[in-house]
Amino acid sequence: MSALLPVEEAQARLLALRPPLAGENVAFCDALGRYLAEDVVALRDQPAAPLSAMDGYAVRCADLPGPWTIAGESAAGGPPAHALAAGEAMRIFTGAMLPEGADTVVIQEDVAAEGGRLALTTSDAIRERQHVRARASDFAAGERLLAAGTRLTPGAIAAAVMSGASQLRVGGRPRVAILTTGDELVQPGRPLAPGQIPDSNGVMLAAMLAGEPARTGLPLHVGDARARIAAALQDLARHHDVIVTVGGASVGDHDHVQGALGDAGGRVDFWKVAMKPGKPLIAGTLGDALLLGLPGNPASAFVTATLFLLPLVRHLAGAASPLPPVLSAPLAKPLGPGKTRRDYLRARLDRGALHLFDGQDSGRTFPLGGADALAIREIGAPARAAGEPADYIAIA
Ligand SMILES: Nc1nc2c(c(=O)[nH]1)N[C@H]1C(S)=C(S)[C@@H](COP(=O)(O)OP(=O)(O)OC[C@H]3O[C@@H](n4cnc5c(N)ncnc54)[C@H](O)[C@@H]3O)O[C@H]1N2
Ligand code: MOO
Repeated sequence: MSALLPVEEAQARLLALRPPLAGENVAFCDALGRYLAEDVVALRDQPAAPLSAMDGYAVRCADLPGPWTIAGESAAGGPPAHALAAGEAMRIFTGAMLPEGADTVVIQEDVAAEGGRLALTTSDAIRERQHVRARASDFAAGERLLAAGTRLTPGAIAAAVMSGASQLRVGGRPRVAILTTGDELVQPGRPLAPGQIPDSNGVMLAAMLAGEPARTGLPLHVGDARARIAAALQDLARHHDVIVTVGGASVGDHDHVQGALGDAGGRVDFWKVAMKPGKPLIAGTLGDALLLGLPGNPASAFVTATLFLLPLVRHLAGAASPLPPVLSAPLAKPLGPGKTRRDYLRARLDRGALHLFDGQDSGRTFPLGGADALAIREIGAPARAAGEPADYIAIA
């Protein structure tokens, strides 16, 4: 039996097989979930001039406590018509530019305006520069707002728009083919004959990839015939960056993915990882395409897709940190000692504590339906009591 690779080593080897795809320019509205291919550096100061943060009156602090003569108004959208002279207050609105000479905004709730005169009605202290957003107080031209490799969230897109950029340079979207294998599989929703099961993994993988910057085709299926699998791999390799197969990764007489990869002219880079579930994971190359062969058991396919497929897609799409972050939470119940493979245990977080599902058989799909975390138990880890912390990966 070939040696089992530690998870981190296998992840590093997989990502090292290909560099990220070439970048492209996209409009802001198409940038969600993409990874920046270059830093976003501010092209402008924000705000570009001192602005009011409230609706009220712009005054000179030196003129406090008033009263003032009301002199015009400043609304958002353009500069005020004139500067503020001593003893004057200018009506001003949120987001509007302060007139030259003004340094403080008094909110309208704290003043009374009558016949062109303005008087203070509050006894609260008015601070110099209150309710004023200073020039470049958000960011200054030349400042790096977002680093290359950052995932573009709605907030990151907002920051990029405000930077003054007109579009974004992002990493490419890998083309991913999903190929399920197995004579027992039937399209979801179709009637089942004895010995058949619905193909749940294909749809599950498509759903996992739906939130990623990838171009994923509909799941394809071939039976357990080695020649058919080899032909399908050869065909898919011509126009995909990643082929992910499910099933047929192990040692049985009907497990043909490795053999078919060789027949198709490809090469296995590694097979078998020290993890449970997911041991018989295959990684290899076929022409310009990468092949990731996931084990067929539903939990094994899910866990290996979380730890290998999604990071691979993110890496190709330009992610600086493609691996899922490891978090920590207390265990709700005691956990026995670790064994010879690292466990990824389907779990649910409830009020901050990790509840592990009782049935951890990798053939079960039921726990996948309720899991929002994969609790990690290291090889040889000592038994732990309830309340002790455990590492986990968030999966929902
Ligand atoms: N003698 C040994 N047998 C097995 C070993 C081993 O080391 N020695 N490893 C076991 C481990 S660990 C795993 S994991 C499985 C992986 O097997 P395969 O990748 O070859 O997967 P299959 O045999 O094709 O299927 C396993 C299981 O999953 C069901 N399946 C497959 N595809 C789908 C799908 N698309 N949707 C839903 N369910 C699917 C399939 O019907 C089987 O029940 O091997 C162990 N055996
Ligand atoms: O490694 Mo397998 O995925 O446990 O059942």
